[in-house]
Amino acid sequence: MPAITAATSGLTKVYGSGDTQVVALDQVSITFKEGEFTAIMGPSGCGKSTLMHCAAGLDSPTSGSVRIGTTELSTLNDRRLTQLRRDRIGFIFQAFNLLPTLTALENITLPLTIAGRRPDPQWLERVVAMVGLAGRLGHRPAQLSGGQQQRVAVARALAAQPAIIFGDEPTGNLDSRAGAEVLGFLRDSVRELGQTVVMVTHDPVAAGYADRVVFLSDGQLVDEMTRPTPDRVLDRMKSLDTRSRTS
Ligand SMILES: Nc1ncnc2c1ncn2[C@@H]1O[C@H](COP(=O)(O)OP(=O)(O)OP(=O)(O)O)[C@@H](O)[C@H]1O
Repeated sequence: MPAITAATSGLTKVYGSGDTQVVALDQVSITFKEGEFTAIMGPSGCGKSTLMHCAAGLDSPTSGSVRIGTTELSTLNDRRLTQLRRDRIGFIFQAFNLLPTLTALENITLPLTIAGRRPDPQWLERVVAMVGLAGRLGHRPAQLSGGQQQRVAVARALAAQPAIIFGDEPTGNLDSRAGAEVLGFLRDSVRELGQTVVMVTHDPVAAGYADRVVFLSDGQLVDEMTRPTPDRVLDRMKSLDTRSRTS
C-alpha cells in the first residue's frame, strides 16, 4: 500500500460572516497517496483553489485538519509552517513567478538557496534533463518562451525533492502544445521519480494526465474518477454544471 503523503479530514473553510458568509469548503476529507497524480476539478467557485491552499498550508482552515506526511499543520507555528512549505512542498502556479534577474538555473535552485541547502547535483541534473532545459540554464526568463518558463517552474518545484507538488492551473497560461509538454513532465515526475502531484485544473484534457480526478461542487467532494480520459471527465463536468445551476 502506498503511503499517504497528504490528507485532509473534515476540512471546512468559511470566508466572511453574517450575510456575506461563504462556505468555500464543507467537510472535505481526502487523501493524496505517494506517487499519485490527482487533478481537482469542479465548476467555478466550487472551492478548488481554497482546497489546494489549505492542503498546502498557504491558508488555514476554519475547522478540520490537514496533514502532510505525519505532520498535522495546525500544530505548527508560522515559522515551522514556512519551513515545512519550503522543505516538503513544491508549488507551480498559473503565473510562472520566476525572478527576472536570475538565470533559469538560479531560479530553479532559489528555494534551496534560501533554505541554505545545496542542491543534490545528480537529482538536479535528472530534473533539468527531464524538463529539457539543459541547453538553456543560463537564460533569463525574458529569453525563454512561456512553455520554457513553466518548465523552469516545474524544475524549481521538483528541485528540493518535495513530498508533494501542488499546481494551481499550471497550464492556464500556456497554449495547448506547451501545456501538453508541461503536463507530460508532471506525469514523468510521477512515473520516473515517484513524485506526488496535486493539480487544480478546469481543463478535461489536463485532467486526463492524472491518475485520478476528484470533483468538487459547492465546497463538497462529490465524485472521484480513476484512470480518467478527457471525454469521461467532460461528461462528468457537464453533469456537475447542470447540478450546480439547478441547486
Ligand atoms: N478571500 C476570500 N474572501 C471571501 N470569499 C472567498 C475568498 N476566496 C475565495 N472565496 C469564495 O470561496 C468560494 C470558493 O473559491 P475558490 O477560489 O476556492 O473556487 P475555485 O473553484 O478555485 O474557483 P475558480 O475555478 O473560479 O478559480 C467562492 O465562492 C469564492 O468567491
